[in-house]
Amino acid sequence: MQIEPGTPTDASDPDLGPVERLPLPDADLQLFHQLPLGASTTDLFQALQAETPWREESITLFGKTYLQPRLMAWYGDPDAHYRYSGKTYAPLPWTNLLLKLRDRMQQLAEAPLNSVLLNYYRDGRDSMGLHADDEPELGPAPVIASLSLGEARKLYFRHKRERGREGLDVTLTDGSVLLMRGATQANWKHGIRKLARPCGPRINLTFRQVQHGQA
Ligand SMILES: O=C(O)CCC(=O)C(=O)O
Ligand SMILES: [Fe+2]
Repeated sequence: MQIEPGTPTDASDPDLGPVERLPLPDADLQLFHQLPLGASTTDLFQALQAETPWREESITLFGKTYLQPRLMAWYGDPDAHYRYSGKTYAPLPWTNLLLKLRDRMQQLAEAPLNSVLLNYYRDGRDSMGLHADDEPELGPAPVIASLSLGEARKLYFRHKRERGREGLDVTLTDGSVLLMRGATQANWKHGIRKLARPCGPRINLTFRQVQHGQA
């Protein structure tokens, strides 16, 4: 199934803009197509692109180490350590801009969010492999608010165990927020494919709640 920008929406509230519940079974996905953020998406993109100390991280798969095909940064409360691919990352301290965005995402999710992973996809060659955000420190039903800025890219969902299940492709446009909750991470993996065609840069921010004393 494909969800394209401009799909008719369930409801529209001026504080939230058009919002849609996505038809993926055994998941809880809400897409805010153009969430009002109190600043233009162009300004937000440019500030984050310029101010973030972007890093190329490596990942070890079957004993071989590769560079991740994108740039990353991790921010959060001082105790929000995060384990990813066998490594523990200490968070950078919140910037004023990221704190403002965090507060907006908390309000939207009606849940605490003490950290954020930033991913910078420089062009269509950058991508994210299929994964679930199901690390123990995110708890049994992680709440993740994913804000996209810049070039639209497709996020694709595939079932974790049942190969025959129909998946979902959802286009994440500039200024959209995808709320993933409930059993989403328990049942589904997601990723961003490489593109063959030229494509501009994109920044994605996934706000999360890392449980204390777990990492
Ligand atoms: O770039 C995206 O939309 C996906 C990001 C993501 O899945 C993650 O940070 O875990
Ligand atoms: Fe993810």
